[in-house]
Amino acid sequence: MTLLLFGSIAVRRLCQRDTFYSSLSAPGARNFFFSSIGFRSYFAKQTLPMSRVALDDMTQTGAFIRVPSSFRNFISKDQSSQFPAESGRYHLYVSYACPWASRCLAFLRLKGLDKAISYTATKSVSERTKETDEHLGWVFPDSSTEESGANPDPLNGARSIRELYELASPNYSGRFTVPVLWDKKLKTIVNNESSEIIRMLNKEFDEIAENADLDLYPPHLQSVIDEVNEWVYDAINNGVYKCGFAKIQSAYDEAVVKLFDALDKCEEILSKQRYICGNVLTEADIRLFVTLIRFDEVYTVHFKCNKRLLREYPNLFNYTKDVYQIPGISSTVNMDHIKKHYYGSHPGINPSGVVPIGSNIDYSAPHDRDRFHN
Ligand SMILES: N[C@@H](CCC(=O)N[C@@H](CS)C(=O)NCC(=O)O)C(=O)O
Repeated sequence: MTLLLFGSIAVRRLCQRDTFYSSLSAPGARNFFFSSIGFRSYFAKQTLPMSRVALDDMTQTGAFIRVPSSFRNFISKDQSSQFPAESGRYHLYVSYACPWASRCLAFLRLKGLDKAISYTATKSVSERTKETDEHLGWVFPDSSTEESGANPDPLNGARSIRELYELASPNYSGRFTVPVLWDKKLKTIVNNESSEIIRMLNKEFDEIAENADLDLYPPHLQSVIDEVNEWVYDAINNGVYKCGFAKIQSAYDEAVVKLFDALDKCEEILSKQRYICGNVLTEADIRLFVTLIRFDEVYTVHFKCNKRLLREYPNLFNYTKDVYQIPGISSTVNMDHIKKHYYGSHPGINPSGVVPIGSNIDYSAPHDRDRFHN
């Protein structure tokens, strides 16, 4: 009896750990765990060196810390450089669910680089990337009909984003994140950091970009953009993750207060001007937009960012519609992938994987931002 009691407490403790839960992706796997064989295999999993999902990147204090990206090469307009800007040479691997990848897609569209740089989107929900370990990550479908918007890897026939990292660097031990900017010629990853990829797309391809004149990081606004990016990244883009992935109350409390203070600050700024750095669209707007568009549908519910809904902020809400309606942007927002991914790929937060019904906001509805003159 005592043994049984001890056993059940131990099992419950283990179940509270996200690293454990995230390894049990298929519903059947969770039941399997409760068999004795499953119990033994749980201990075997603990020797796996890599953490499995971003949710595992925790400090001792239960606060979420994002791990830096590792491929940091630059494509340059200088044709004698290692990675010169060329039409048809580079490929972008993305997930529509991912805000960081979506900002790269937005730049691709805004700059008119669709013909010069091809792209592929993965399936929305994380899956096992290998038979031999428990890693869960981005995978490609077997055919284009498996999930609308997702396509098989046309270049390397890879099954997962992980396979691309391993092709580029066989001893790679970091995270297998999207976006990935791939060089078809050298068969390697150029860069996997979205804040740098968007800078390359903004200027380095101007010889071939259809909208070469559009500069989303113009010299006269660079210091303002950098300053806005810094607090928007910390409190909003990454802030929602800090709320959602917090494992202790104080880490959540700190992140959620910072998040809503920053949203209040945006609301105030946007009551006086059309965009976040003035009356012209800049990189800072795209970076802010990718989080706002996911806010009411996902972050409010899934990441516990529910102090206020985005649609309760008149300026922020109309601003989100305004950016969404810029030609090209709506095609980078796939709400089906977004919802399926978040609610279905974080079993530590949403073990059932059930996707909530709302809020189905129509971002193509009229907005009031024309009241500001460009
Ligand atoms: N700093 C990176 C972050 C990219 C990132 O965290 N992507 C997430 C998806 S939203 C990812 O691929 N996560 C998979 C993992 O961590 O295993 C960037 O901005 O490009």
